[in-house]
Amino acid sequence: MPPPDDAMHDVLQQERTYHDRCRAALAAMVDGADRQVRTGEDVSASGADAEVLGHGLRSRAKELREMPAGPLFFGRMEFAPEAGAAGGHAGQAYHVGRARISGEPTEPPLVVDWRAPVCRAFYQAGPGDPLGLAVRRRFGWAAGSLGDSADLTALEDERLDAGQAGGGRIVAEEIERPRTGPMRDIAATIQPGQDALIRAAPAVSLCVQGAPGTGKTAVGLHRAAYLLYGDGRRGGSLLVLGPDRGFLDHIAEVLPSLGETGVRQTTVEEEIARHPVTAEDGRRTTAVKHDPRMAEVLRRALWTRVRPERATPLVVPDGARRLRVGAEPIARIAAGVRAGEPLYDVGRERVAERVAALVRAEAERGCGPRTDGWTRRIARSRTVAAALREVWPRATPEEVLAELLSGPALLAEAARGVLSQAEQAVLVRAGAPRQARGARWSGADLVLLDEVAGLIERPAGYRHIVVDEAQDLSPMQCRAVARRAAHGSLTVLGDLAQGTTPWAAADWPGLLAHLGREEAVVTRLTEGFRLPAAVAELANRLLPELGVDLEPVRSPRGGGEVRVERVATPVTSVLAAVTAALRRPGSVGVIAAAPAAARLRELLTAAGHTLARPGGTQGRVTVLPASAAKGLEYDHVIVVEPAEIVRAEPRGLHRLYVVLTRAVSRLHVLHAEPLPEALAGAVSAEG
Ligand SMILES: Nc1ncnc2c1ncn2[C@@H]1O[C@H](COP(=O)(O)OP(=O)(O)OP(=O)(O)O)[C@@H](O)[C@H]1O
Repeated sequence: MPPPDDAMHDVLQQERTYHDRCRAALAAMVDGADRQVRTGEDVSASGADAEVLGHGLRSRAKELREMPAGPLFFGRMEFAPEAGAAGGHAGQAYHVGRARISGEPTEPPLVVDWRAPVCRAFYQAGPGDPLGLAVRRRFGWAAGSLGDSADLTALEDERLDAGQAGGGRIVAEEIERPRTGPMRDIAATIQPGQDALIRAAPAVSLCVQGAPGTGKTAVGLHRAAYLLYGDGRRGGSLLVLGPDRGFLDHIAEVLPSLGETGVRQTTVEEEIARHPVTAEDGRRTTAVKHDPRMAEVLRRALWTRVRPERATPLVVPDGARRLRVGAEPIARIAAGVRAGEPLYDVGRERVAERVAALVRAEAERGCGPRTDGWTRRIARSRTVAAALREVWPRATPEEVLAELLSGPALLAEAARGVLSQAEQAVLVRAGAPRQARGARWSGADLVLLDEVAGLIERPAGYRHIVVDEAQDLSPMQCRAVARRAAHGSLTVLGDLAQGTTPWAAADWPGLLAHLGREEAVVTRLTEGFRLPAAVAELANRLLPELGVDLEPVRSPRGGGEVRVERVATPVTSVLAAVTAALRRPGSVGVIAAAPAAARLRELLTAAGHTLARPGGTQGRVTVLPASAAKGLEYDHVIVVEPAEIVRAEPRGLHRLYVVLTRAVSRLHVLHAEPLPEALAGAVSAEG
């Protein structure tokens, strides 16, 4: 950044003073909120109202107190004075920050929340369409600033009213900054295409196919924050799903830094886990269990439990009388309810109610009316429960699945015309207990249990689910996600080129159908914010080999370095490579096939390095197996023996593509074996 001239110096000084004012106003807001909590506690209202009010006030006070330390604004917009061009904002100026700060209640806020509708102009305006803006200002703060006004060191104005396109230095510096620690929010530098996705209407489900580093994860998390803003912060109703713990740790700070702490962030496996995983399936068994045809098999297995033909006459004692209902009407009721295929438990209740209504009709014949309460008691009586046990027995997912997997006859019936004999054979588990109690479950079984559970009763749902790395979800996992968003919307993020699971999606329409969101529009992002041109060029060489119809990632960034080095023993060469990498700023990721990664961890620890966990916050060097690299990024990436990474799994080339695209600045490939063909001939490069 060039040193500021005098005029710039004055403007900077004014902005620092303004920042001081915002800081004071924020302190007053915190005091005010605390005072309201105390007053609220003294006010006597009805118990329930006081509770709700008190909770709201306490949450607001806590939220303000816990606002992350940092600069209070990152941008400013000045609307043109002509009315019309700027909607209701003509002639107004607003600072833009991560949270709203207000001074006097009668005056406009000192800082507007980046999610407020007025801020659309801040992110979307361009010289072609300034959206009413005369000037857009971006602020440059010292790296890691905790919000001291003196840390405001630069600003950059774009005169949109004069058709001036921004120099974008501050944005470029933010994008290229060396990475340390976990992922950060991008509220200050959201790009127009990203903003359009983030601000899409809440009910709209989106699908984003984005090349590596195009900001999919960032978009998903900011969309979550945007939806919470419009929704009075009902955080519990929002779910973020990611591939593994390392990734979740990597993204853990983003939503809190935007002031949103109540969002559940987990993996699909953890979200659906009814039991710990204590069994393992073979590859073929796993494949069949994740196949969408299993949904039909399970549906049939559950419904074979309903047996209208087993109905027996019902006799209900009623004082001195015996009320009788014949087997046939009960069978008819059960068959009728089954035909509508409601949720299993709902159906069961419906049958009980209808049978009770028959009993009531019988009771009322000649003996006067009965109340609804009486009928409800009958519906829940032991006699009716006993009749139900025959025609519509209670079911748990565990019973249904245990019986299916241990009973070839039942399986044959449920899978007829759906699964081949061979597929059925791999499902039947040798020695599996016929009963749910004591059964051991594999990861794939948990997906099946979730499917059955969803047929029995409705799972707790979310208003919105952000699914990251969605290309890796199996059809059955997609169904589990869809069930939880039955009344909500989805943000589906992924990259077909990075699919590494056996069932990785080949196209988006297929996956969206399993997610129940055929209508979602697929937006393609190809501009990479992570990769410098030299790294992108190397990774793009793999793309034609990955069996996907995608454009290569484009990088607007120079400054990257690629070094491809043939060495005698890559593992031992890593020590020197790490030492060299540590001379430059930023994080270092060493990525290798799992066995080599384990050896490297020992080697580097013995050499005195303190290693960080994947996605962790401590330490500059992380050693990770290729399987744990998804979604992560490091300034300097050292890839050890690509051929071994490719060999380690069926979709090894896709894995290598993931690994090569983790580098923000420098990529160092160490190999002894020949490189995979697509990379052969790759030479060291500087972008
Ligand atoms: N508008 C932006 N301003 C600054 N940084 C950005 C912007 N968009 C994305 N980034 C940064 O680029 C990097 C890559 O973003 P992100 O992880 O969201 O990409 P991705 O598409 O999910 O990548 P992958 O598929 O490889 O996991 C992150 O460090 C993110 O903070």
